[in-house]
Amino acid sequence: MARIGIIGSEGRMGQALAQAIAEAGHEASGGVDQGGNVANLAEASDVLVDFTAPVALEANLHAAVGAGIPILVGTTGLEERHHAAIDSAALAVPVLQTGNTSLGVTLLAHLVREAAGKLGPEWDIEIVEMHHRMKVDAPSGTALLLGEAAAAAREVDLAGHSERARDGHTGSRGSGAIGFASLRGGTVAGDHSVILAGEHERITLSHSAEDRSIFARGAVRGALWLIGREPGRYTMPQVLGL
Ligand SMILES: NC(=O)C1=CN([C@@H]2O[C@H](COP(=O)(O)OP(=O)(O)OC[C@H]3O[C@@H](n4cnc5c(N)ncnc54)[C@H](OP(=O)(O)O)[C@@H]3O)[C@@H](O)[C@H]2O)C=CC1
Ligand SMILES: O=C(O)C1=N[C@H](C(=O)O)C[C@H](O)C1
Repeated sequence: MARIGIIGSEGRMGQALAQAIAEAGHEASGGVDQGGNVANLAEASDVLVDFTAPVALEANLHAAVGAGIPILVGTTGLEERHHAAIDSAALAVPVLQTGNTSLGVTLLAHLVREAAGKLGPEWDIEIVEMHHRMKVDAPSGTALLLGEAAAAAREVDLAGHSERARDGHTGSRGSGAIGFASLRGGTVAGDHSVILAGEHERITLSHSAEDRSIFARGAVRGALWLIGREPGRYTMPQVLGL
């Protein structure tokens, strides 16, 4: 039985995770929220799972490295400096960072990569996401993950090929751009569509999360997979063998 420490335990994902840990027959070694002692939690855990906010990342990575245990980072809204901190922590402990822990989205990213690679840059790519009214970051981590999959297939840098906001007289679409649109409302757990628009035809690849338990189950699977691994940065496709 593994001891899984929950960072962000009172949040929507923290609560879903506690339930998934119990359902999988493992133990939640405890939980912290803002102001809690994550170093103590790490000492009592075999692995940490972080569903909080970017501002918490540094302390969470530090706690994992201090205790010599793996950490799964599910928090989204990360910037370059956060990824640099993850790379640095991954020299010391196993780290899995992903914008989406679900099986379905991990497979969707694989399909997007295939489609974007086969169709070529004359097909325009637009990524549309919808989430509940409480979500604070946009585009979603999943939308960015899907954008990265498309950019990788095209062998381009996503940051240099993104169109993330359109308003007013925008001019025509940039050639080879990957566009993002974010909708917010209600209690939507997470909907993502990747539209590949060509001349007189269109392909749409979609995933709908009906409940956040899918993220929680994926996070438990990822966290268990990390225990006993060598230090390094790991991905959900590796966990799921895709
Ligand atoms: N990768 C994935 O598959 C998924 C990722 N997410 C991401 O997970 C994150 C959390 O989502 P969600 O649970 O809906 O958000 P909530 O706002 O419901 O929960 C966030 C939790 O984090 C805690 N928290 C905030 N700051 C800190 C801190 N500095 N140290 C410790 N705890 C802190 C909050 O505690 P307090 O109330 O005390 O501030 C709260 O309990 C988001 O970034 C979201 O996008 C969500 C679903 C799936
Ligand atoms: O905040 C959420 O709720 C979610 N966040 C993740 C994201 O930003 O993609 C994953 C999921 O879509 C739910």
